[in-house]
Amino acid sequence: MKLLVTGRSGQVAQSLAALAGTDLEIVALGRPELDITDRATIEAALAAHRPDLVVSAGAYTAVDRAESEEAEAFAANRDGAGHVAAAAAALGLPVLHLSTDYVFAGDAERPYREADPTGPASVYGRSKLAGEAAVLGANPRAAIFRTAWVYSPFGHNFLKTMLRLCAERDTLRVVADQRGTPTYAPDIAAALVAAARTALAAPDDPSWRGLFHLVAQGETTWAGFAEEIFRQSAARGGPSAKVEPIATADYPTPAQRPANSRLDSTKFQQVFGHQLPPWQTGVERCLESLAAGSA
Ligand SMILES: NC(=O)C1=CN([C@@H]2O[C@H](COP(=O)(O)OP(=O)(O)OC[C@H]3O[C@@H](n4cnc5c(N)ncnc54)[C@H](O)[C@@H]3O)[C@@H](O)[C@H]2O)C=CC1
Repeated sequence: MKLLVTGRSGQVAQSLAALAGTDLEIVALGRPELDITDRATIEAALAAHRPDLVVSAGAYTAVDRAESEEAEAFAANRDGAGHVAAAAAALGLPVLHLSTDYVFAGDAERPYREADPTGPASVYGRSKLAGEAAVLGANPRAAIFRTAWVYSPFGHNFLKTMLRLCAERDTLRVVADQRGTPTYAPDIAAALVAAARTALAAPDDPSWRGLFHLVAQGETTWAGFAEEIFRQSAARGGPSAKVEPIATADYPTPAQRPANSRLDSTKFQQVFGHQLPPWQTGVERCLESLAAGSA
């Protein structure tokens, strides 16, 4: 199976690349060779590499900066996502596209299900929601995976930020009134490979298409996530800090975040027969990977 992945240096793309093996070829491409805002570069890449399926993981992910760069966010997250899906469709290829919990308002009392009403409160969330529609409209063989709170040994993310800051301060103030599930990018990558195998085994079966939620098991807050990082880091003899829980209101950011970012992944498990591990397992594996210097 050969997968072409957009957004080469991203967390999910690098995690997919790390899974490459004898029966799994991964071609991860990024700018300038493949720019999702430039359809011709996508068509050229597909013609050159002839994949079986496209994973659309490239995106504008600077959530706060998007508030002042709306055009750029929509160019990548709506139009770029649509270009990737359409270019794949022109060759009859399925596309697996990544989306986000930020498509929801975050005021529900339970984890969100796929059919729940959306209501993004940020430019990033609106651009990603528009991207979902663009993908589904452009390619009849499309599945969209909404995930959340992604971290990995690669790139910038909350876990790496916590480890960096704890070297500078004894106590870190962390938001404790947003709930969600930290999701380890290599676990997303493994789930995407399982989904790709299902899609390619029965490309015309409608059950694998459409919207899916895909997060690790369990839930916590950002403060709870930080505490777990430091607990596990200290247990390994690594750096740690004390966490002071604060309210979102005490940490103003340009973009509004959902208070409830919890996603219900039951449908993914039912359709693809694959479940992500508990979120704490990902923390363990990420710390291990960082200690091994594999990032
Ligand atoms: N990081 C997170 O916490 C979450 C991410 N997601 C979604 O998951 C997907 C993957 O996320 P990550 O791997 O964490 O993102 P990332 O920010 O690590 O990677 C995105 C990649 O896309 C690339 N990119 C941006 N514009 C591009 C363009 N015009 N052409 C080609 N590549 C371009 C960037 O250079 C970057 O390498 C994205 O769709 C994101 O919206 C969803 C929920 C949470």
